[in-house]
Amino acid sequence: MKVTKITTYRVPPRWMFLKMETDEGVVGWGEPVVEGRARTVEAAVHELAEFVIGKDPSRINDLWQAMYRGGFYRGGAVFMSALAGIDQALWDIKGKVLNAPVYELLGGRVRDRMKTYCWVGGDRPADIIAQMKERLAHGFDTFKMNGCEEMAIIASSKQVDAAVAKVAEIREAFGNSIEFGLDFHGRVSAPMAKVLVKELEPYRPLFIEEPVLAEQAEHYPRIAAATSIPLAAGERMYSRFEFKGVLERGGISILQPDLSHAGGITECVKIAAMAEAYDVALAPHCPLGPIALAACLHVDFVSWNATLQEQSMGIHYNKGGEVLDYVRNKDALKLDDGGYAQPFTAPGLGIDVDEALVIERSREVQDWRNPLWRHPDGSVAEW
Ligand SMILES: O=C(O)C(=O)C[C@@H](O)[C@H](O)CO
Ligand SMILES: [Mg+2]
Repeated sequence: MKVTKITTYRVPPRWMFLKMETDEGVVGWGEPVVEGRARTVEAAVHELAEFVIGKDPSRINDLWQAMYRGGFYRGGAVFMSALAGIDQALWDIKGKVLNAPVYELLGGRVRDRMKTYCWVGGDRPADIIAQMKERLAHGFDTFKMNGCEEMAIIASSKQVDAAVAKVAEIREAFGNSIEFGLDFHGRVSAPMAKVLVKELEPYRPLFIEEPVLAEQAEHYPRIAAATSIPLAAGERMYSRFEFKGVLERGGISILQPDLSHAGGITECVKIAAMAEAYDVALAPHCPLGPIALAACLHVDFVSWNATLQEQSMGIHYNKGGEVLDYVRNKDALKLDDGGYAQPFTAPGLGIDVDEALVIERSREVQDWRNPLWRHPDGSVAEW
C-alpha cells in the first residue's frame, strides 16, 4: 500500500481536517491545527507530506522519525501540529487495514470507559453557575473554566478577590457535588500565581491549569511548593523533549499534551508513559474537533495514568460548528452519565467523517483568530 494524496480542509468553527488517501482505497483522517494559525499549519502539512506521499503508511514510526528528524529545525507548535494530524491519519489507516480500533493496536484497553469534563463560562468567566446546572442536568459533574480575566503582573486585591469570589460562589452553590479545574490560561504571572493559589486553597479546585505560561515552566515547582492544589500543564508543549524538563523539575501533577499539537498518537503515547514513570496523571488537552478527541481517547484507553479527558462540546469557541456536526456515527462519541466516553468499536480512530459536509463547510470557513487583549494602560495582556 502507498499513500497517494493528502488533502486539507479548514472548517468552522476553527478546525482543520486532513484526508489521507492510499492506492488501495483505504482513507485515513487527522486533525492538524494550531487555533488561529490554520493556514500556517496547512502549509506545514503539505511540506511534511513530501515525506509520506508514495510511502507505505504502515510504517508509522519510521515516517514519524523522518518527518521529525528530517528537518534540521524541528518541533514547535506549527510543525508538531502538522505532524500530529498526519500521524493520526496514519493510525486511522493502520486500524482500518488491520480491522481494529487504534487502542487495540497499542496493546488494548486498561479501562472500560473514560471520564471527560466540559467547559463552562467562556473567555471571561460568567454565568458559570447557570451553565454548570445545565450541564449537570445532562449528566456532567466535572468542569473547567477560566480562572480569571486579564491579570496584571502585580494584580490588585480587587482582581484577586474577583477571581476568588467566582470560585467561592461555585462551592457555595454545589458543595463537593461537582469538581472543577481552573484554567489560568497563561494570564497569571509567577508572582500572582502564588497569591492566587493560596487564596483558592480553601475551595479545593480539582486542578489549576497553566498556572503560569509554559515559557515560565521553571516556576512550576515553586508554585507547587506553595499549594496542595494539583497543577496541570501541557497544551503549549509539543514533544517528549519539552515534557522531559517539566517532569524532571517536578511541580506538575497532571500533564495535558494536546493530541493535535504534540506530534499525534505516536508521540503522546510516549509522553503518557514518561508521565506515569513520575507518578503524574495524564489529561489530554482537547478544545478541538471529533478527530482530535478520538485520538485523545485512544491514548486514554491505553494509558493507566489517564484521569480526565477534555472535550469541547458546548465550549465557547465552537461558534458555527460543533464536535458531532462532522461525524456520521455520532454514537461513537456519545458521553454517558457522568460524562464517560465508551471504547470505540469501529476500526482505526473510529470516526466516520461526513466528507460531503466537510467539503461544503470548508467553502465558507472564516479565519479564526484569538482575541488580542490589552490592559487598561494599553499594554498587551495575555488572553
Ligand atoms: O481548552 C483549554 O484548556 C484552553 O486553554 C483553550 C485554549 O487552548 C484555546 O483552544 C486556544 O485557542
Ligand atoms: Mg487551557
